[in-house]
Amino acid sequence: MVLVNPQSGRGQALQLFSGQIEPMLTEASVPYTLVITEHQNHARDLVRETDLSQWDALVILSGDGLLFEVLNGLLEREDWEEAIQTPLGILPGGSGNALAASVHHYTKSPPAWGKELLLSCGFLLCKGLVTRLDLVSVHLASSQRIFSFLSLAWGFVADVDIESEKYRLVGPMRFLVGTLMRLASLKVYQGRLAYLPAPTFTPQNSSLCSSLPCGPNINQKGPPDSLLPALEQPVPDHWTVVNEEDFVLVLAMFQSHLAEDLFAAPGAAADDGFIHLLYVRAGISRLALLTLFMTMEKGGHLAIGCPHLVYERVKAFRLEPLSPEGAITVDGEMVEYGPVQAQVHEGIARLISGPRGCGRQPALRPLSSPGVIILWRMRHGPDMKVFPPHDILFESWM
Ligand SMILES: Nc1ncnc2c1ncn2[C@@H]1O[C@H](COP(=O)(O)OP(=O)(O)OP(=O)(O)O)[C@@H](O)[C@H]1O
Repeated sequence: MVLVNPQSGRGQALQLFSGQIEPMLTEASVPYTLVITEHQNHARDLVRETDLSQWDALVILSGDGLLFEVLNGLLEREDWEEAIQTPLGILPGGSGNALAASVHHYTKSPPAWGKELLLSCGFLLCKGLVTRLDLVSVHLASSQRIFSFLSLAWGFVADVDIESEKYRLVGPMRFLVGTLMRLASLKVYQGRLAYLPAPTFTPQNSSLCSSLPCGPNINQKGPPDSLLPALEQPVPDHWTVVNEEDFVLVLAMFQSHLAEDLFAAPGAAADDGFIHLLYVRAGISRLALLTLFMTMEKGGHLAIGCPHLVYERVKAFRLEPLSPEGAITVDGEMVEYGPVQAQVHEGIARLISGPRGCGRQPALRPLSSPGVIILWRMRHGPDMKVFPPHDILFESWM
């Protein structure tokens, strides 16, 4: 099932599908059913009710927001454990396209933007190799729990994301415009941040967590959160509590890219089982913050020795904003403002992706016949240089 949001990005998703993707699917003899989403939550309601046995994969041509809906719809089902195993595909049609950029990056191909990124993701879709995908369960103050595959942001990044919505017609450039505008009125955000560092987590001390009065969602659909206490209780003693309470931004990344040209977590992989937590302490100059974002385009921001930037790999975290007003975004969508906490669930979903991740070797599973790729190579031989890693691995797989 290919779900296309005609309003996404510059409003050209349907043209992208018929102009670029449809011919690829037809040529690769991949049968599909096209669903054009008509309103918010259309996709969420659809995947909650549909008979999933009739679909090999659910593919989203939109921004990351539509995939967020689909994931959460799957995890709201009675049969969520089986439903979340449905392979998910992403084709970039929004202005951010973070997951598409991440998937492309995991193949170790040179960076691609715009139409080239779409073609790369379309190509991966035709191959149909599936890898595991981490999901992060996010608890909001109202006891609601949502699932995220991409990011949670508070402060500068969340504000830029929300404020730059009005510039979506300029495509990915909207983040640059938004960043420059927000830099002009740079703010400090008060809050408390605590996290469970990844290296301290072992099977032995995980039992410490499960002895906590945790799992407020234990009877809900979706996996239980054994690392999290109830949001109104203090964090466990073995968590790290950040001393500072003045921040410019807090950004939790679950994939490598925050947008096509924001390579925010260079070490991340689709199924590494980590939350890549970045925060910037108050006191950073405008120039230093601008430099951070400029170097983020190539993932160099962690190497420039910025004293205000902290990066940790964690399993869980809690953020309690103290500023009375502000924005928190999850996968680029604004959520309820207030205390939030989250934990990662390693590899519980499945993603149509490239053959080689940056981290551990993913479990590969072909969905389509090898003949499809032979046809592709015969017809598109000269173009294949754009995708060498895919090609080499596929040959070894065959
Ligand atoms: N036909 C539609 N009309 C209006 N909204 C829709 C429609 N179909 C889906 N939506 C909603 O649009 C929202 C945004 O979609 P999505 O994030 O995928 O695209 P986008 O906002 O253009 O991407 P980006 O954030 O990268 O710019 C989703 O919450 C989705 O529910």
